[in-house]
Amino acid sequence: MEVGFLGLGIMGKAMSMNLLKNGFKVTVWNRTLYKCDEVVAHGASVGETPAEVVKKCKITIAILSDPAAALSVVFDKDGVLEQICNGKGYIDMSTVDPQTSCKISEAITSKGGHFLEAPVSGSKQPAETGQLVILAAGDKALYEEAGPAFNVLGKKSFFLGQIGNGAKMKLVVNMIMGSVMNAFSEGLVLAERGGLNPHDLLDVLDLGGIANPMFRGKGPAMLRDDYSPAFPLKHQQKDMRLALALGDQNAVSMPVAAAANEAFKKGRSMGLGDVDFSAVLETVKLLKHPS
Ligand SMILES: NC(=O)C1=CN([C@@H]2O[C@H](COP(=O)(O)OP(=O)(O)OC[C@H]3O[C@@H](n4cnc5c(N)ncnc54)[C@H](OP(=O)(O)O)[C@@H]3O)[C@@H](O)[C@H]2O)C=CC1
Ligand SMILES: O=CCCC(=O)O
Repeated sequence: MEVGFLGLGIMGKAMSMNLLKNGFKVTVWNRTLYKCDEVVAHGASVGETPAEVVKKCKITIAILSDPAAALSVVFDKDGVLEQICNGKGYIDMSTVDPQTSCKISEAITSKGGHFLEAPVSGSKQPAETGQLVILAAGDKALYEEAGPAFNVLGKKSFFLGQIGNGAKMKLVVNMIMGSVMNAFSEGLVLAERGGLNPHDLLDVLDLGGIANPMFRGKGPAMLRDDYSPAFPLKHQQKDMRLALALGDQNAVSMPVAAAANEAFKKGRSMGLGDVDFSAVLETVKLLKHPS
């Protein structure tokens, strides 16, 4: 199957390489062209514009930073809409809000194209190893047609029904994750300032009822101040903001998520937007130890 791929950031690069490794023909496009070099060295072709990729491929996948980027790649000059037509499918795997997804869906289907939203749970390493969790909604036929690609990209795919449900599920999951990361950061600082060895805390947590892969995977790196980006903090803050908007629309009070969002905003103001979201730990460290 020939697949188009738009957006070669942390996720898009890993996912397109994975498709190539598994025998798919892939045509890629990225706004900053040089980022295509490595996937081209592994056998991908390059399209000069999103429209050119869509023209060439029956199915095109995108994974872009945020709602503005997802909309721009579809609606702007040389965008997806210029070439989408009957028989072609477009799958947006970016994390966006349901409204953005609906807008894209309406535009694609009004041209006769098929649309699926399919945001993913899992980060850089699961993207590299095909262990993502795919949260799809929209066109069921396209979901089935994309099955072979989803089987390479993910360990499990969910079809969640109408457009917007994939976006909502993803935002709920990331809202929980961002809130937990804040509590974890406060715990690490509290343990250390309280005179405990924070490595002991990691061991204790890992043996109890709240053990999880995030504490296990990121905890040791956080204790070394290593925030090499897997999931950039600016994207986690975007997801908290979009999840809070969803809470607003549904009259759900979320004081914990609102506080976590403030901490991620603080992280951005400290210049930590491009490093891993675990760097929210630095916003807790900022609060001075009482003398
Ligand atoms: N990293 C992670 O762990 C995960 C991320 N996600 C979600 O996946 C999406 C991508 O994340 P990630 O790969 O980490 O992000 P990156 O910041 O690494 O990559 C963002 C991509 O979007 C492109 N882009 C940004 N703005 C525009 C624009 N205006 N027009 C066209 N292209 C644009 C960038 O192009 P350029 O290279 O030119 O800047 C790049 O290809 C986000 O929605 C994120 O929330 C979901 C699950 C996990
Ligand atoms: O959206 C990013 C999710 C990151 C993760 O699931 O570890």
